[in-house]
Amino acid sequence: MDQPTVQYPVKHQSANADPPSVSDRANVNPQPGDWTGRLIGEYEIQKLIGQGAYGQVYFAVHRWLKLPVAIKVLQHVDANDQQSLDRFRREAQIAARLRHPNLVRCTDGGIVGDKLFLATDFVDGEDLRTLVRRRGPLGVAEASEIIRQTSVALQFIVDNDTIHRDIKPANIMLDRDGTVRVLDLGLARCSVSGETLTETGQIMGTLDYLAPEQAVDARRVDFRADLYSLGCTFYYLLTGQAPFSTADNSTMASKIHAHLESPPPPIKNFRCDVPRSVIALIDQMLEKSPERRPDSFRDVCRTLAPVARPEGLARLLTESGENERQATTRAARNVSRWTQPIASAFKVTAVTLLRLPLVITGFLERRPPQRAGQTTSYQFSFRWLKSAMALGFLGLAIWYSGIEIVPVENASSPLFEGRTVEPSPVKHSPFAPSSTATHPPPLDASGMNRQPHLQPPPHPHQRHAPAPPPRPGRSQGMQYNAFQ
Ligand SMILES: Nc1ncnc2c1ncn2[C@@H]1O[C@H](COP(=O)(O)OP(=O)(O)OP(=O)(O)O)[C@@H](O)[C@H]1O
Repeated sequence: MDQPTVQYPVKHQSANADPPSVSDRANVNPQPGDWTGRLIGEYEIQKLIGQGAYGQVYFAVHRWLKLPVAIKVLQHVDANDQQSLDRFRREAQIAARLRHPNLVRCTDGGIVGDKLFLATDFVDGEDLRTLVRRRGPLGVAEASEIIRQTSVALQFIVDNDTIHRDIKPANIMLDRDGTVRVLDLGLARCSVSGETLTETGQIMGTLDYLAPEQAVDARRVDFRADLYSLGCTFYYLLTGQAPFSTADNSTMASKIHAHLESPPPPIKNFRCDVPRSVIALIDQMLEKSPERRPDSFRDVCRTLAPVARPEGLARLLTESGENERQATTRAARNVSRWTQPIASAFKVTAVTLLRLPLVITGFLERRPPQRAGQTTSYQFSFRWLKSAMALGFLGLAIWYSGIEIVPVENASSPLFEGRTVEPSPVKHSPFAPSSTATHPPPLDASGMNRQPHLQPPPHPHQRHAPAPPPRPGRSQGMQYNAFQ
């Protein structure tokens, strides 16, 4: 492991695995020292997919096993410095030991030239920073589910006497299954006390999510610092910005001061569809004093259980906010194409019908005057006719507006200027075929576990239908069971 790895150009005749598909959109600019096309250990480096404070992240493929991995080359950790090396080893060992479906597993590590590298499972998906930048703020149900799943992972970390210390949107990924995966476990401690965090620009991203006590002394924090960072992340998912990322907090000092002293701008300033329980939870997670934050990540899960909905998560990756908006506008336009002529015909008919009684009434009024108080049968019946036609016109107008206005109104909700339209929640029918992939089983009251999938009552025509297969990858080993 300590021997420098021999590097030579890689031929790309093989192992062109499908990913990175979603990550392609990140469009990361290659930096000097780009490893693309070279070999690190047994890994063929194919594409730069991320650039963080610690270094560069590449999509790579193990050249014998053809397994896709993410390789992170730690630019700022010197492999010749024994202290850094020891710390790196310790932290990599922790990251490799902890296995959980909501954590990105570290599978390998070593030295390349004078740099250290780590290999982790490649997550075919998108990190939350990229997701929100692309789509805009998320729906409450989806954001809550993301935070709930992250809390399950963080509770697992706590139960294993570890702290993450760098929870932020860029370190949480959503994969194509709708599973949330936490990145960079162990790296935070590796670098928080190191010189990398003093570099301006790089620290800013992290500072947005840094707990006040962590800003004061990073070595004396416990899991409640992660709770605070997760609160900031939740805030970001719902509003599109970190709590203290306004222009007045543009310097490091002002940002740290804001974390220490200022209340975050209320979420109500951004949107008014967030339930009070969620706002109260975020406020509690963002408490300045660790003692006033929730007691555990379990508490976060419990509070979010009634709000969190996993159904729409995977869709967040495939339906970009922009496309969704365009699709909605297109849908509105398509509806218009068909309904426009019909609507115009309705309008003409309605106007004619409305005017007709007036014309007839006018005609009747020109007839010989009646004695005072006397109503002709003509006038009486035409008054009724007029009311009936007005009502009919009103009905037509409502029907017409129901067809045409609804999609357009969704496309440009005044609530979120420039944000995306949330797909309406999936409606469950008790007789719908049970598919765990699209309808994950409901959460138990703790919000930590999914209940065993409840079978819906058999449909009269499906009485002997076979049971659905178990969801793949969900029961791999004892230690996962408590967190599924
Ligand atoms: N295992 C992985 N699978 C897929 N993409 C990954 C993986 N690890 C990292 N990435 C991508 O690379 C990006 C950069 O990751 P990285 O954690 O190095 O940087 P960062 O989080 O932006 O900054 P920092 O290094 O300060 O934490 C991530 O946000 C993610 O998009």
